[in-house]
Amino acid sequence: MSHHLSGPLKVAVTGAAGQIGYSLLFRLASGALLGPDRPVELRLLEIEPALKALEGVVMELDDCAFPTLAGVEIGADPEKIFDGVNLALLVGARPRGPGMERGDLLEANGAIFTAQGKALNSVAADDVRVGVTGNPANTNALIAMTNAPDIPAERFSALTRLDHNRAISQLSAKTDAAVTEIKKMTIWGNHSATQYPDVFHAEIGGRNAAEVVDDQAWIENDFIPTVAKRGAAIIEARGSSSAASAASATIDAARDWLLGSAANDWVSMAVKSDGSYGVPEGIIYSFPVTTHEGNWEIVQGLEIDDFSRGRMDATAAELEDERQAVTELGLI
Ligand SMILES: NC(=O)C1=CN([C@@H]2O[C@H](COP(=O)(O)OP(=O)(O)OC[C@H]3O[C@@H](n4cnc5c(N)ncnc54)[C@H](O)[C@@H]3O)[C@@H](O)[C@H]2O)C=CC1
Ligand SMILES: O=C([O-])CC(=O)C(=O)O
Repeated sequence: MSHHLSGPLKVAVTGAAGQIGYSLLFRLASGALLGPDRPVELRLLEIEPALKALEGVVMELDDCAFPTLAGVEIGADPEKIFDGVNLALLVGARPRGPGMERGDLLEANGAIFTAQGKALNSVAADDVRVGVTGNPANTNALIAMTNAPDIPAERFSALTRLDHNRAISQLSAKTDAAVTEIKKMTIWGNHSATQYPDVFHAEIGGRNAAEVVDDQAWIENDFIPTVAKRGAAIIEARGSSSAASAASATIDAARDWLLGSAANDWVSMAVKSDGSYGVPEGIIYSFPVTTHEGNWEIVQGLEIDDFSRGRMDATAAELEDERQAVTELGLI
């Protein structure tokens, strides 16, 4: 990530006229990704019928007079919008409504990620990083990755940072610890109800989080389901899915990926499994990772007890089923 240090970072956002976009674009433009000294150029992709609304959003971006915003381009052709991009945030996809699981979106949204994977493959910058937020995020990332054979597989990730942030917030509320005191949180697996938010390796003020909590029933019956089903709870309360928090997590994930995770901490990112922790190879699975200048490494050597093993395997099995489904749909 060095050769563009001088010029603006070209950041593509898909689904830019959507709910997440309405929060994400203003954060990106205001320097939340790279700080006040690095300009960004926004490349905004939408479907044709949404371009007029997107023009309105761009008028508002103009009206903010952001010092860090070096330019904005909009359009409906991914080959034009992705041309030379260093970072692609793939947000555009249909959201779920009440009563749906994210996997129900596979067929509707899968096709988007074949076309966008192919377009990135042909026109993105050599150093491109691709973050997938649109659901079902892990398997959409698998589709985009598979359709972009010339881009190294480790340049693709799916967003589980929102789950990670939710887990920190829940743990903070339970223990009265500041969110800044909570480190080494892990989300394992799929961005779905089977995800496994793991407090057994987390720390609060340097102490083991599970020991600080000292309440296995709370961990099993409150913490894990609250984090795993938080998206559904937001849909129930708000009438539409989380948007500002999803945008915020998308920024957190991209920022840490490009600039590096903090010392003595790690982040959760869904990346291509290399078989670490017995996770089947090739699926896009959320692991604890450290990041450095646009690269990530899975944290190794964590001890996995039977409780964690069962949950890690269940979410892996769901991702294998999703991979099977998109294989049958001819998407990968
Ligand atoms: N991974 C995560 O943590 C989270 C993921 N999500 C997901 O993010 C996605 C977007 O959510 P919202 O912004 O709330 O939805 P939204 O419906 O408000 O916006 C989606 C936008 O994508 C656009 N779009 C559709 N097909 C496209 C294509 N082929 N190319 C470019 N743009 C396209 C639509 O025109 C629409 O403007 C959904 O799939 C949602 O489930 C939402 C919250 C958290
Ligand atoms: O729940 C949804 O459908 C939206 C989402 O991914 C989340 O809020 O985690």
